[in-house]
Amino acid sequence: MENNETTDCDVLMHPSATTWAMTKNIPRLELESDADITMRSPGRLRHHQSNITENIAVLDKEAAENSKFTVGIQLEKANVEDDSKQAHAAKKAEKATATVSIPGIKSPVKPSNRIQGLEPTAQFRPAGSEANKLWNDFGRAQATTTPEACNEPATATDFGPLSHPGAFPMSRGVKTPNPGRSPSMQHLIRKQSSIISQLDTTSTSDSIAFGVQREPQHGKDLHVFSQQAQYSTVCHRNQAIAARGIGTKSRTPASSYKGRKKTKPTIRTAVQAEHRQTSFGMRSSRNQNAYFSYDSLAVDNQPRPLLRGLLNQVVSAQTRTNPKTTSTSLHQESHQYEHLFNGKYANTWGTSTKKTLSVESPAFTPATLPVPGKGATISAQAASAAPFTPRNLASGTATPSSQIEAEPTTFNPAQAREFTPQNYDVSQQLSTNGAADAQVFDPFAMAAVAQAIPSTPYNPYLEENNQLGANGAGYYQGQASYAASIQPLQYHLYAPIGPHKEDILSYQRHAHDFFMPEKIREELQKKTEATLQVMPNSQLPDFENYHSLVALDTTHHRSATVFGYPSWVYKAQSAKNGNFYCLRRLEGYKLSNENSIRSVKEWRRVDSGSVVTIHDAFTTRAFGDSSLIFVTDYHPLSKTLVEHHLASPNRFGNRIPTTVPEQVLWGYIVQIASAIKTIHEANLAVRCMEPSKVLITSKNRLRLNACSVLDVVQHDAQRALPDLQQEDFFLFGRLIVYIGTNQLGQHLQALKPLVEQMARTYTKELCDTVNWLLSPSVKSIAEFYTGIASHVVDSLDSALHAEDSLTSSLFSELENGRMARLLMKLGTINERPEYDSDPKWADTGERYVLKLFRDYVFHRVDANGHQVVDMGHIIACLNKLDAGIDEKMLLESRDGQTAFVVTYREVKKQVASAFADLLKSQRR
Ligand SMILES: Nc1ncnc2c1ncn2[C@@H]1O[C@H](COP(=O)(O)OP(=O)(O)OP(=O)(O)O)[C@@H](O)[C@H]1O
Repeated sequence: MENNETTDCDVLMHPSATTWAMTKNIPRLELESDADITMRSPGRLRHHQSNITENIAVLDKEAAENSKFTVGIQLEKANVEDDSKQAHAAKKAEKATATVSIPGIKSPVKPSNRIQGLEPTAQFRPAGSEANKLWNDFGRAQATTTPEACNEPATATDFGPLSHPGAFPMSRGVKTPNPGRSPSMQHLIRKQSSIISQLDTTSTSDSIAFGVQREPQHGKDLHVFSQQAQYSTVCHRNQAIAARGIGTKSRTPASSYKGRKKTKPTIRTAVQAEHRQTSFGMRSSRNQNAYFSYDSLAVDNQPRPLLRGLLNQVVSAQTRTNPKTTSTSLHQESHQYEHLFNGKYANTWGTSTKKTLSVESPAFTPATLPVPGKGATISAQAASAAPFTPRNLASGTATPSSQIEAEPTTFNPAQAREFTPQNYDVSQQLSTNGAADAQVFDPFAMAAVAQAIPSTPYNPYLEENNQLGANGAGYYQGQASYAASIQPLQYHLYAPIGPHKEDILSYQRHAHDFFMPEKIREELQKKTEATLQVMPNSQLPDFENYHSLVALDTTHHRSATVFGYPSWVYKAQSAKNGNFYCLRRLEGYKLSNENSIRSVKEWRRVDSGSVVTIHDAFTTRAFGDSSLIFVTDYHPLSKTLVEHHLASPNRFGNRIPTTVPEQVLWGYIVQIASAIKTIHEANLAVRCMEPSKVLITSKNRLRLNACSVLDVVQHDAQRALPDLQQEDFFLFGRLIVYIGTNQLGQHLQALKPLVEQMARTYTKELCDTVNWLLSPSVKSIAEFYTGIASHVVDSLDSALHAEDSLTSSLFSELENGRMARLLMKLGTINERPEYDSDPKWADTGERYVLKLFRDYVFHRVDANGHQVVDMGHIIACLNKLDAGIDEKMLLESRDGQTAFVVTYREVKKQVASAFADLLKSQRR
């Protein structure tokens, strides 16, 4: 015993397989003979992975002679996607742990890298440990298989995809026994060890894998059949082994093996003796065929290849010591190890793996690195392999196995190994879809400012990633390398969120999926147009900071009924900030008290979605009189309630009373109540709630207008605020009556018949609400809200729906924004007549590719030379370009003389570079 500590290793690999291992990214660990080894296999862990390509044990005779043996396993972790699955798989693996002690094998000479994400699969034990004692007991144990092992259901996905193309599919309809679970399978495996040992000692091929040799003629597989058992094993060039049993009938005639190597009869003998009607291995879920790989040749929960490899090594080591041993005697000798599979462990593995673990045994840690002299059999690649460094250990000591086994069943995410994608550049760790994984992008994070500027993680959403990324490499010539994301943004970044009204197939898209709804577009465009509208020969003056006045009044009717002064409304633009405002002018108002106009200040603080915001009030003589001007928000194309509900004329100019739906009316009520609540809470009163002073700014969207006007013009009246607030309720009730009945009445008496009229159209609840508002009792807005609570909730719900659909529309515009940016860039580059006194700039170098790309996207022609106008193609191309995906396209010049095959990624790089050149020359 050389060491008393326990170490972990995942893989034991012979040097002769190093090259293979390196290509497969398999860590290596070499062992010397004469050491005790206790091995733990990941067991069923690999069954939970979908892409296990190899699982192989390699045995080399030469290595055995040099007192070394190797066993290799590759377990690809990359497909265990998320932590929970990893943890789940690791937990299963723990359960599947088996312990085997093999005498005569030394401690590892050079530990190497662990497979990331896997639990330790091997632990080294001192000679004479409890494991050895168990080992010796095996011979006396009987072969049994536990019910659990047999009954555990196996699904098709238990076995990964076909490990190699050379594996034979099992004929359809042949039932495949659950590999490693049935007693017959255990039996097979027991005997398989014999085959292996014999092959190992008789074959001289380098491609021996578990003693099965590559077929020389076909350079592919070696099919080994017994005449009776019809058993075949296959060793593919990648050394994965598949085997199948197809019952008593062989599909491959034995004659096809004429002239094969001498190893065949030996195998045949072994197989003939032991294996009948047995099949095992890997099952394909897709075509019902069964594929068998050697790695599944195991009892359930067993360290299959490792165990077999070690077992064979022991056998071959013994063969070495007695060169005269015949294959038959080897076969017999091998049986002494069969108790490994059918003895005590076989029993306990099926029931409780914990029992069999020799965790209490003292363990050793490999203390020495491989002696250079001993590395004669180690290839250069193996020798230069990175040393094994346990990832989770703070100290340099190896992980004691007991630590891992102590809590095998509890789920502890912290124990789950970090998944590191093997093929990625670790300097750019990205998770799916480009989101930063290990380092979350946070532009405000200043943690590392004290140190040297850290390399900025790639932010896929940043337009100019090179500029500050990579320590400002973008600023220095020669370092501005294009840092595209390893996992590019998905070109189909259209991820429209609901609400979706129609059920269409996933690949189907409406044109309006890519753009905002026509209705909204039209409305917004009209509003923009209205906002920008000017009157060419306007006589309206410019005053204060306002200019470009446009009258908004629809009639020339001078009405002083509401405010006591004729009022005019204009749209104007501010010279201060360029914004548009609405100016309400009270004609002929003479300011007698400065304080009156100050009350507007308080109105500025009123912030409600249902009140037109007031900004300022002042007097002016610009109109040739003394006018009072109120500056409020401008809501283009808004209408007053009178214009909307009470004055809608038919085509003959006659007004047709239209009944406002009750739901709409409730919506108005809730909005006005909300405005009143805000105003009353600001210690103000609405005072003016005429239908002509309530604006509808968009569909069913109300805003109280001209609220502050009466506070100014009737300032001298000095009415108490509570009175005014109580009056607001009456005005509110009256407003509802006007809208509900489509009539305007001026007096309280005139209201009564209107309310009765309402009762014929609307529900009692609405009429009661109106009556309550009109009643003389003292009210509060909170009380009112309590009464209409259910309608408030309804109103909120419809507001949320409206918001959802607007947000959804916004999404499509977001994507259009991406394309617009790209088009702008392409537009500045393509066909540019000159750049830096170089008239050919746009047609040379990388710009030429962009020119061809432009033709590819926009100027397509069909086979007959007719133009093809395909918006979908344009959108797809631009989005792919924006994402910089690896898809290739063929760009051809117009004369057909030049053709490029480029990826979108390259074109994106060229766009970025050409545009950067443009900006650079502009700065100069
Ligand atoms: N803040 C505003 N933003 C946009 N348009 C407004 C704004 N305020 C009023 N208007 C519009 O100006 C026009 C005139 O409004 P006003 O309040 O004078 O109504 P009116 O029907 O003329 O009432 P009155 O007969 O009492 O003058 C209306 O069409 C109204 O839609």
